Amino acid sequence: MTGQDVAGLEVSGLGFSYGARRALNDVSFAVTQGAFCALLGPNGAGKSTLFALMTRLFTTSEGQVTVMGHDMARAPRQALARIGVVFQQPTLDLDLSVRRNLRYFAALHGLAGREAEHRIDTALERMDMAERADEIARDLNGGHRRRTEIARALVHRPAVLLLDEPTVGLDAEARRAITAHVHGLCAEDGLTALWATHLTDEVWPDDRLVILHRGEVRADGIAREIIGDQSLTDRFLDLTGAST
Ligand SMILES: Nc1ncnc2c1ncn2[C@@H]1O[C@H](COP(=O)(O)OP(=O)(O)OP(=O)(O)O)[C@@H](O)[C@H]1O
Repeated sequence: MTGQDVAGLEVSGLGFSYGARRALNDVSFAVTQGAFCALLGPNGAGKSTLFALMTRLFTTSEGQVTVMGHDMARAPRQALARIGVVFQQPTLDLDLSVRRNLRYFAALHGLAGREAEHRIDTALERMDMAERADEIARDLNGGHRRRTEIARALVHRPAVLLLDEPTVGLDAEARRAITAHVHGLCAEDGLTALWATHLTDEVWPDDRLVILHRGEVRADGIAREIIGDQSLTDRFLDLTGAST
């Protein structure tokens, strides 16, 4: 495969156990470049474990993670350089301004000076956060803190953005705005996004959807096709026995 044929993100035959507890079993899916893929699963489905493997926090001998054609096990530097990650737990330094949070992250990626400032401005603009660049993170509301974290994850210009339940703790309007922003990054900038959630209302009908339950993929396709004439909540309930 070459160019656009290379998946943004590909997971194949992935397995992981915590001692005797099987957390992931033969998980495979591939996300086309520029697609927004929702990874929907109830608590305990294995989403966080999958994220840990995709970001190399954990490693496994079972299966493979590939980012833009780069194998996470064999070429971790190339693979990791192409992902941006927004973790479930907030990770901003609350005492620093928005800009300084991003500047610090840019420095970790070897970016400094005008190039770093240019990229920071671009990322903040992309998330509609430019006018808040000099505000202290502690003074931001939850939605703006999350947007700052997403902007920070874009500074090194990743091709793939991984978001682990990024709307936890946010009100409905902030959730809607952030979900829309990330859809925009995919549609307009060609970013590939994997958005883990247990909330069915964050999935749009045209999204790619992977449903994970008890460590296994239970459905994989375009959301509207998986849903059929049911609501996604009912379909999800059928597939997982979990309510949302
Ligand atoms: N450190 C650990 N030790 C033992 N078992 C674990 C550990 N972390 C997770 N598990 C188990 O592995 C399975 C998958 O957990 P994981 O946290 O990946 O799911 P999740 O979909 O992210 O859930 P949540 O939304 O609650 O974070 C669960 O059965 C969980 O109890």
